[in-house]
Amino acid sequence: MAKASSVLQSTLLPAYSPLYKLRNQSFTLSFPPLPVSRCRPGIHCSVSAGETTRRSVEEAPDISWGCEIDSLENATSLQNWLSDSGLPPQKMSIDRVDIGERGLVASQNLRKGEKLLFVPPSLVISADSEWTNPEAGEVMKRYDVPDWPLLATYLISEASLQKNSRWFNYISALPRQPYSLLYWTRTELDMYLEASQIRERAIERITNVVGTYEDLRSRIFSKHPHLFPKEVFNDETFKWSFGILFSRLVRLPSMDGRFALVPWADMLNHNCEVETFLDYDKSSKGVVFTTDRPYQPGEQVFISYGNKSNGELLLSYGFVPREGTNPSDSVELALSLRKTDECYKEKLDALKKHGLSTPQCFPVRITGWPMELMAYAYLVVSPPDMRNSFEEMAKAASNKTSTKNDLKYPEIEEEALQYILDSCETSISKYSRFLKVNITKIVHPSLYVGKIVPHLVCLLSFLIVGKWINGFGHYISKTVKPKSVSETASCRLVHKRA
Ligand SMILES: C[S@@+](CC[C@H](N)C(=O)[O-])C[C@H]1O[C@@H](n2cnc3c(N)ncnc32)[C@H](O)[C@@H]1O
Repeated sequence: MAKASSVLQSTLLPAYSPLYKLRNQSFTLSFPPLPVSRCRPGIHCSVSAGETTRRSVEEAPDISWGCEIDSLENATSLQNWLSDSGLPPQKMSIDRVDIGERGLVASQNLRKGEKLLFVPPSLVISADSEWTNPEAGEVMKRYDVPDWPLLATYLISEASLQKNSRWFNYISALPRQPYSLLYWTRTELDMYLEASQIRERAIERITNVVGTYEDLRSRIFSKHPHLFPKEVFNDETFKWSFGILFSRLVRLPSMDGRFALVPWADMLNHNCEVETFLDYDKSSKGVVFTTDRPYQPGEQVFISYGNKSNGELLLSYGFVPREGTNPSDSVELALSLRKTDECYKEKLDALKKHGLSTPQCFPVRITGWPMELMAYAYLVVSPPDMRNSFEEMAKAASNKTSTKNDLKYPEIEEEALQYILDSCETSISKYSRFLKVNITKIVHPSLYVGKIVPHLVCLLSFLIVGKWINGFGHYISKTVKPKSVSETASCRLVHKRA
């Protein structure tokens, strides 16, 4: 297995870009987000508000495969089928767990550095897997459909064939509704992700999934309706299959970077402190991971889905780690030149020269911020008599200088820190609804008015941003996810009863 640092790519979040060109077709799947009012009738636009959501619930057939994730339904059959199909005896079993609802738990003592799993390639689903309906597979290959949409279609095709598919036991144990932002309505996204950059990315992702389905439908499915009937291949089933891919697909560096669904391995949940990743092990000819700590019988075993921020985890996996447990948590903080600055033009020119602009986003982690951000802040607050340093500051802000760690302007340091603090507050103030109470507690003026000691400002900024990310994440995972899912479920129930 490759070293952890070199297999970050194998984590459970492959970059899905729907802007693909089918080699023989030369078309792109770039769909700008549709505002609610422009959603065309007849096309289910998942990002639209209440009415559309209701329509989709009424029109879309329920997914008739998979299981409820909070039960162990179908897990035993999955385990039995996997052992009958060549999975060697395991030192873990599927169980109910505190983190992730269902997961793999050690059934005996596990040492640090032990290789586990050994899922053979015959039990791995990839773009090369055989289709139970070979005719459908041939059509998809003829159109040269890229891996992600191909796998999404494959999954639906196999799922719809129920017991006739060799993957029946695997698919039966998949969640009927994966936790995913794909299932959030536009209203929920607007309300709960009001000021988060994740909102835009979620809308873009939902739009791309809808667009990908629409494209496959118009170019392939509509021409072969006997192979891809609308009752089976529709926006609802694609939402499901993309939800499964986003939350379970892995990239295996030692298998030429192949994307794969790895039954059994995909029952492992994520822990931000764990540093071990899935990969193909050439010597044992199976997908493995190496424990980075010992486990006792009954303990849940984790892998890492990558060093991702809470927002990224929410976007792909529909969960947010417990408050304060993710050292990789970060947000993008936007900094801007002041329009009233008499040196605005000079500063902008200096920024442009180094490929930067205004506003410019920088990542802020709960553990600190990059020197580039500080350099940008220096530039913003520097007075006209420091114009000789503009160039140096802009260069340092662009990460193009080797001396940026020594960049220090003591005479404007306090002002720069205050500016960063103000920018944090501006960002936070966009969360008008949920965090007011917390924010007021943290940035209460009496804490810093009068004496602005730089390190206090610094600390406050970290606190604010940390609280912002974590407080929000906690809110989302505790409130939104269950609510969102149960609301959809109850909508369906009401519909069924009606
Ligand atoms: C690869 S699957 C892991 C197995 C999954 N728990 C199951 O029962 O099918 C990824 C999904 O597990 C859940 N999950 C994984 N790690 C988690 C964590 N640290 N906290 C909460 N949920 C987690 C999320 O629902 C995520 O979409």
